[in-house]
Amino acid sequence: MLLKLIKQAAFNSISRHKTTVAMVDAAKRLAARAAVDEYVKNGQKVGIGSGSTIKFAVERIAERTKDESLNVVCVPTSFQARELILSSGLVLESLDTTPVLDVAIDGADEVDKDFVLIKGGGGCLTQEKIVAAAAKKFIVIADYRKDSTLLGEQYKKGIPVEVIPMARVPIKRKIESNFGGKAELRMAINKAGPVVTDNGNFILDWKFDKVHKWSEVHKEIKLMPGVVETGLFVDMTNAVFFGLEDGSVKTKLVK
Ligand SMILES: O=C[C@H](O)[C@H](O)[C@H](O)COP(=O)(O)O
Repeated sequence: MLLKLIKQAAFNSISRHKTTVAMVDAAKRLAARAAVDEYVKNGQKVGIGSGSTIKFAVERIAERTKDESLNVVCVPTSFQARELILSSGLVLESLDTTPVLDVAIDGADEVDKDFVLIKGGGGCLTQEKIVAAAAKKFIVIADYRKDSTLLGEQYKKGIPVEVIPMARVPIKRKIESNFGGKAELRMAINKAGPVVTDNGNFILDWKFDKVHKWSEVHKEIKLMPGVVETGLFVDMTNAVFFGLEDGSVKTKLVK
């Protein structure tokens, strides 16, 4: 009897998890499709972000390429994005050939009420920021779990900071002594040692313990020798599309 109850509880918990994953994926897909339909136009140069949500945007661009003969070129923000562009049959370019983009679309780990983003949960923050800065419009796509009033409300993994490997200890100490919290070296899964970014660097995940003035914190951290980039995206976003649990999309436009 006890064994039966335990098995039932385990089964219920697995099905709940599967339902949540399906709902979150549905929300990501909705947001991605709405953003592509509104912002990607024929003949454009498009920056392609990284992560799990962007897959749905690329899927929609590929669909429109077939259905409407949409003709766009894509610039990736990571190895993952590059592979995604190629495997979807889209045209791959780089910032060398295409330094000015019409639009860049990307996911986010969290978005606050002032459109400050945390990015880099997948370690791609530096190339993502370079591509976003090269775009005339930067559009964010996310599911309902990313919509926060303040950073840290829902995303608990901290702010990623990409650092040159030999500088990681001094930078960690400076971040912790200047701003509090803990800056932890991101460790790899299925590989011994730290995560190594597409640029050959390490990531410190700074778990902050209070809300800061993010533009100031970003500037100060960025000035520390050995810091390549922070995952704080301040004053970069033009619009955010959130896919909601009820199947609708909430769009927030920056005025
Ligand atoms: O480094 C990763 C990127 O910043 C992603 O855009 C971010 O982590 C959001 O990823 P996802 O779409 O998987 O939630």
